[in-house]
Amino acid sequence: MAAVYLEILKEDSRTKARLGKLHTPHGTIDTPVFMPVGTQGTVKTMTPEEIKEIGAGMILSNTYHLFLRPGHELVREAGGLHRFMNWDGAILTDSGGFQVFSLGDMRTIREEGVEFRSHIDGSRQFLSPEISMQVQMSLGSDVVMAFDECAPYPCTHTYAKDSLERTTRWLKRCKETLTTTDTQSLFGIVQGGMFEDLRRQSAAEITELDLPGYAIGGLSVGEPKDIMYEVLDYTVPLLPREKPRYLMGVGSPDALIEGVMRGIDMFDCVLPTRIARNGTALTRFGKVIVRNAGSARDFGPIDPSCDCYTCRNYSRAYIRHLLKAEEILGLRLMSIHNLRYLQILMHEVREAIKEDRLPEYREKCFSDYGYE
Ligand SMILES: CNc1nc2c(CCc3ccc(C(F)(F)F)cc3)c3[nH]c(N)nc(=O)c3cc2[nH]1
Ligand SMILES: [Zn+2]
Repeated sequence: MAAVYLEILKEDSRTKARLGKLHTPHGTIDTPVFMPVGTQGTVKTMTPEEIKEIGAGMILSNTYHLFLRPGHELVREAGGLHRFMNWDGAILTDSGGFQVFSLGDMRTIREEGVEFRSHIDGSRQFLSPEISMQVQMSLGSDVVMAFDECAPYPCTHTYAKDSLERTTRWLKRCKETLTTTDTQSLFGIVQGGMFEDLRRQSAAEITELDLPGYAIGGLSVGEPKDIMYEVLDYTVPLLPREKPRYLMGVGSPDALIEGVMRGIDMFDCVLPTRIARNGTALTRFGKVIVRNAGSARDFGPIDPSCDCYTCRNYSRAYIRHLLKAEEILGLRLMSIHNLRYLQILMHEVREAIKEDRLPEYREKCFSDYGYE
């Protein structure tokens, strides 16, 4: 059995949702799962104990950032990323391709790999499938993402086709670089832009390598949500039923539910922690901009139905005061709440699948939250 594998407990009768368990060398995680993002080896402002307390069993980190700083050799000397950051749960690392495009400057893609300037010190850097695999093995992550190119949105059919074909060639190089054991943690990434024929081509080429899991990349890159859902409608069924499916970079509460209904098992998004730090809280009745004047004399919790440390002990008024005063505790309390909120949401989604009432749960969520 692969190092990482999905155990499907139930398939929903009316949607493509699955209830499952993702088995990894660092624990078993209930799916569908939302994974907090820990870009530089930390989920910003949170200790590992707090990440565990909000219910997360798997976090994300990044080849691009750790390669540039502190360097993957240093992390390897420290005993790997789990030891370095004192996290004994599961870690999925992205391959660096996406970050080069969204963060790096002056980048040049070649068949060999990608040249770019570090966003930290402007130095010339180079990432390739081989280097990305070396870095991820040094980090010791439980799920290794293939080195891919996330095609920009919008882009031409020709660009998307050339790009996905290179991504397939890069995936083969990733697989060849990894030892047989480490290949059991390698997830391929399906590309193809917003073009059905190209998504079909990419899915066929990527799944041919018979990997332990597959991600759908190239989405949540600025396209309208209904286009993303349409791409999922025809791409997810092309992936093997028994393997975990990871939708990269998604997402907001509504997109999580829509993704689950289309058969996605794993999600990540920087949004909840990022908006937390700028004073916006997620609640079941919609977003609350805690830093706004409206919360100045609101002595109740962010969300009365939330069981997190923040909602049990602090008022919106106090948190607003901290944010206005630029007190670090404000950032921490907001992050704890937003991450706990998404863990509660995913728990409720899993319960709804278990009890065959996911479509009804979606309706209630959408009306409470005020989605269109
Ligand atoms: C926000 N939208 C989006 N994010 C996307 C991501 C990044 C996901 C990620 C992983 C790790 C971290 C870390 F900070 F925790 F490390 C942060 C973000 C993609 N990543 C790859 N490889 N291919 C894609 O095609 C792709 C498409 C993506 N759309
Ligand atoms: Zn809360």
